[in-house]
Amino acid sequence: MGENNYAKELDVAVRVVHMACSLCQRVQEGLVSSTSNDHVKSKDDDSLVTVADWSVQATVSLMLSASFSNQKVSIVAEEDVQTLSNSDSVGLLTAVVNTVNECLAEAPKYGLQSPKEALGTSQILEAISRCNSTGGRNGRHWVLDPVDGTLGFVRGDQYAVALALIEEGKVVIGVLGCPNYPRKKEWLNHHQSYQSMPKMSDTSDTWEKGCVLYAQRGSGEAWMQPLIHGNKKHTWSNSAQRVQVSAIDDPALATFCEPVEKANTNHSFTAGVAHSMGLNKQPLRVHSMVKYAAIARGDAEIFMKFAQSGYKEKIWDHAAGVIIVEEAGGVVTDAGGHPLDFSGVCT
Ligand SMILES: Nc1ncnc2c1ncn2[C@@H]1O[C@H](COP(=O)(O)OS(=O)(=O)O)[C@@H](OP(=O)(O)O)[C@H]1O
Ligand SMILES: [Mg+2]
Ligand SMILES: [Mg+2]
Ligand SMILES: [Mg+2]
Repeated sequence: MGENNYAKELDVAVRVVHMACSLCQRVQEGLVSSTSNDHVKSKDDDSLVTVADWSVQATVSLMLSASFSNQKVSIVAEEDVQTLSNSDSVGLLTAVVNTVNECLAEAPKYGLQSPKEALGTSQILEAISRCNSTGGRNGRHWVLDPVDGTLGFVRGDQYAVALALIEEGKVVIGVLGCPNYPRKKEWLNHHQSYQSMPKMSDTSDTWEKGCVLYAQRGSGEAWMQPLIHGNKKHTWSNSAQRVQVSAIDDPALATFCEPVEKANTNHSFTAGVAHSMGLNKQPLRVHSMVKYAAIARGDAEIFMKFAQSGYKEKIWDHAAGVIIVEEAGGVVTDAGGHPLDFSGVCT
């Protein structure tokens, strides 16, 4: 990853996101094949949260604290422990504790250290709750969306793990894990379970799905690695390839991405914008920040999201994707054409 100011941060973040992707894959396989939905809960805003969201948040929090123990690690992340601490959530909490310990035990496979012994419930709850930083324009803050596109995740569809680092209000590194990103971009539009897709064989060096993208501010480069699939024989190796945005500049040949759910954007408005720009391909509707990955890889040309008025976008839903797209050669703005602002205080 070369000599730079954030070399260690980027290296650790990429490894941790690989671990998180493996965790998510295991939980998603369990969810999709299970008939009960004990491991999925609704939050106050009716959005979903699962064992994977809390487990990834705990794992990332623990691994960042262990890797940067000489610094005070500030993390802004989506989940809190409220639901998990309810008396009727004992089964859920046990599942989180087991999932986190199982994932931490795999750290050496990714070149990181496991804790000496399995962690207890209170340590894991503490790791989740200390990700309650409010960010802001001063200092260094990690920004985490443990599972972005939780709806896609529970549907067996696309989701992402998104980790970024903000320094003095600017995103300086971004890492995006996309465990179900298919080898063929056409499969992004395939609405069946990605669990039923062909898997990479142990000996093959071609891969069918799953990647981690990453970039560092100012490098002018964005990179993609295949996921390290769950086999003991595989060890960490840097097999990154560079990604760049599409070279297509003819609107008639361009594809735009947007959220799947009507509640998260305005599909008729984007259809109008697309028409007025001369776009005539069907939109690519995909859950999560995988849309940013699709743009960075050049699999689609445009991403539009217009949330309902009153909805406040969260920095963790964009930080990692924005820097990866920008370093891959793309441009990201708000509806007014201004760069997104990551320096606000999260309330
Ligand atoms: N009302 C509303 N409007 C806009 N955005 C919202 C809204 N509600 C939620 N969210 C956030 O959207 C994140 C998912 O965005 P997606 O683009 O993946 O949406 S979709 O699933 O494809 O419809 C989703 O991220 P996760 O919670 O991490 O899944 C939310 O943070
Ligand atoms: Mg999100
Ligand atoms: Mg999320
Ligand atoms: Mg959520």
